Amino acid sequence: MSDQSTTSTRVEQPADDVGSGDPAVGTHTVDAETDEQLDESWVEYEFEDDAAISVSDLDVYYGDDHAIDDISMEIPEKSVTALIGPSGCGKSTFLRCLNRMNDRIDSARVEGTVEVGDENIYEGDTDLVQLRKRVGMVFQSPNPFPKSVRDNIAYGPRKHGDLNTGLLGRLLGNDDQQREDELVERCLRQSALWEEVSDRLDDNALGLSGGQQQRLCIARCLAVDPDVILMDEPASALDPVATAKIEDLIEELAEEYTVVVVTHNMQQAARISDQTAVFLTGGQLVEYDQTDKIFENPESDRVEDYVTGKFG
Ligand SMILES: Nc1ncnc2c1ncn2[C@@H]1O[C@H](COP(=O)(O)OP(=O)(O)OP(=O)(O)O)[C@@H](O)[C@H]1O
Repeated sequence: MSDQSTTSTRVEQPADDVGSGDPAVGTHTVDAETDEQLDESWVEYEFEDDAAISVSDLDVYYGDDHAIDDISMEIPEKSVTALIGPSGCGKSTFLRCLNRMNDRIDSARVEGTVEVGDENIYEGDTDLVQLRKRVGMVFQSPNPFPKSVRDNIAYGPRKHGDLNTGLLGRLLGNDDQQREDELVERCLRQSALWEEVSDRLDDNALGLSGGQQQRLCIARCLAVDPDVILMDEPASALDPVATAKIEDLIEELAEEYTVVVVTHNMQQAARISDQTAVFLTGGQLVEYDQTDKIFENPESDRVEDYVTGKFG
């Protein structure tokens, strides 16, 4: 975990102010067992670190189904934020809102504000290609391209016109080959894969093990120089050894990048994250605080029941 400076302050405020989205304040957490109590009290979670992402009054609907219910939260930069909660509570939906991947789902409708840096990404003129460069994503199942290890990493920078190598480079005289070599090595080192694949750069990525493929997907994500990396259960398809490598990697990445990770594995959230957001049924954010607090002394009885395995 990175060294985070945060303060939690218990406050009582009128219901109308819940999740009002003051970006300086962070989000609410609640200890409520009923909607009435939920409206009456919450914990402000203030970050001294700058927010990489500020979410205000976010709702998501799939047709008539309300999947995310009025969530406001700040995600501090260069740290690991874990999203946990039972199946179907909206974790992946929320994650996909952070780089507008829900746009790809016809029935999805998103309301509210998501600021990445200073930009509200739900305003009309957002360039989605640039956004997904800044906010990369790693999925549950490793999904490398059926291309060489090298091409997996160079693909994004080539596509964005940052590298003239490969076919285009050959036509132009291969000017950027050395830069590409350096990029490939840097990204593979950053994703703790270099030692294992440095002599296999031209082999098809589909020949790597599942854990290696997932680290390659992380390397591919790093190649376009993101600020934020979203991970949706990145280790759930992997064995314990590969999982441990991914966990170590996530903690290292948080020294340079903002990482938001959905996980079903509460021990994993406790091990790797700086702050944890607990979603419960109905797409509500029930509590959001420093990870130690969530696992050792949560405000909400429902969260305590969940993290101690009494339900979910
Ligand atoms: N593409 C979709 N179309 C319609 N409804 C969807 C879609 N994706 C998710 N939902 C619904 O939205 C709700 C939240 O789903 P989501 O996958 O975000 O939850 P989750 O907490 O990530 O679940 P899990 O842990 O099982 O992956 C669920 O009721 C789900 O059925």
